[in-house]
Amino acid sequence: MFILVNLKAYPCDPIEVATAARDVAEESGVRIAVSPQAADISRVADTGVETWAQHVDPNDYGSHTGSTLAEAVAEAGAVGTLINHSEKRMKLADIDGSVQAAERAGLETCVCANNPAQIGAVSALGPDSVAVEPPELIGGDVSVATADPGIVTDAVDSAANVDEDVDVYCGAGISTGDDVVTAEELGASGILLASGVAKADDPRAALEDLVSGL
Ligand SMILES: O=C[C@H](O)COP(=O)(O)O
Repeated sequence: MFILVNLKAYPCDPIEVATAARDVAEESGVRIAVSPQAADISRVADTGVETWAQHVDPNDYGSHTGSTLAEAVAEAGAVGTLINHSEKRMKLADIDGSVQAAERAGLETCVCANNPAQIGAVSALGPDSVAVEPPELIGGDVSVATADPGIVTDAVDSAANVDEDVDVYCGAGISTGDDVVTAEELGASGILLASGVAKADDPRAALEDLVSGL
């Protein structure tokens, strides 16, 4: 299982989370990555943790003020990027452009989607992975894997029907090791989570719990 920790714009200490994630990954052997604010990518990557961007724009180099250039986040130390989060929604054509921009820059890609139908659509764009996240469960304390297990299994089927090489992750409300194990049993090969770590009093303990059943 891959555990991808999205720090969103939470007021946590990205270096505290990054060092904890690096250590827990080394101790457990579980792949864990941290996705900080773009401005924090460089110093998070310097900790040695696998670092992802939260977003890249579809554009190439050029006159694109305010854009997040895929090459720039890769140069800063990111090795992957989220695309089309529920909190950063994009048009399908722009998702396609961002996947291509990320691939051009050598970034691994995870395209988020709200439901299995959207998972099928974005899987056709050729990302490395997709993540299904029901928006109404994001930031809550009920895991998608227990609240709506069918959405995870349907997302796995939907992606496989389009491209069997696309990994399927799930997210929303995941905060415990039991949630991770349940998601794995439903066919997910990774977890996308945020508040369970970014808002935890002890991020290291939260991460240790997340990998405890793997
Ligand atoms: O990117 C992460 C997801 O939106 C899940 O967030 P959450 O773990 O706070 O529910």
